[in-house]
Amino acid sequence: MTDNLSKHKALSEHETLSAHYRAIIESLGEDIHRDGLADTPTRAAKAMQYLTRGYQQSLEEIVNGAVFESDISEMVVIKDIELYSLCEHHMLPFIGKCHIGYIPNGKVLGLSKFARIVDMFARRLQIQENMTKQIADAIIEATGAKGVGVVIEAQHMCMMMRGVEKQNSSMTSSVMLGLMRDNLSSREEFLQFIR
Ligand SMILES: Nc1nc2c(ncn2[C@@H]2O[C@H](COP(=O)(O)OP(=O)(O)OP(=O)(O)O)[C@@H](O)[C@H]2O)c(=O)[nH]1
Ligand SMILES: [Zn+2]
Repeated sequence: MTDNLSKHKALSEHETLSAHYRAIIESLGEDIHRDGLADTPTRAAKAMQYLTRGYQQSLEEIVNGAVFESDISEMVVIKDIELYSLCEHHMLPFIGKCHIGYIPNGKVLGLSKFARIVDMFARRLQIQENMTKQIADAIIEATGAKGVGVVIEAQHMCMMMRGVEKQNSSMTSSVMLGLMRDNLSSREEFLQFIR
């Protein structure tokens, strides 16, 4: 897509979203013209576009060639990558941390790219389990790693602010691929690292 076309698309998406937010606010019985709310539809649209910007990104673009040759075969672990996502059921935030371990196969990935991969999938409408798998698959795709493990711990606002209203529950999801799945000692090493 050309730059002009994508700018136009983003603009019309913004206008559509703003109009929908205006309708939502009116449906709540609020006065859309009062001072505090006058700019809220455009602000909310901009915020929602930011919170879902992962839809505009691709793995290739965010990795940007930052895959380096290396002959290390030991596990690399990146811990405590914070994430902010929106659950696809209620569009309310879930917030947590992602831990990634991988066993390189001749290539390592630039450190910041793990966080970018997490963000690319978190900034969409998600369920935690699918996001965990998508991150693991992306790391295999980008590096050809022999194994990868991804663990996400998160708290879901849809369980805290509403619904069952449980303030202290959190969910842990994990996906292990390749050697991380098949080799018990690798998996234990990873889990030991993130404990
Ligand atoms: N497995 C999983 N479930 C999620 C996630 N985010 C939200 N949910 C759940 O999705 C379910 C949707 O259930 P429904 O019964 O259709 O919706 P609801 O009436 O709003 O459900 P309650 O939250 O129980 O009030 C709820 O159990 C949520 O807790 C997630 O990332 N993973
Ligand atoms: Zn939810």
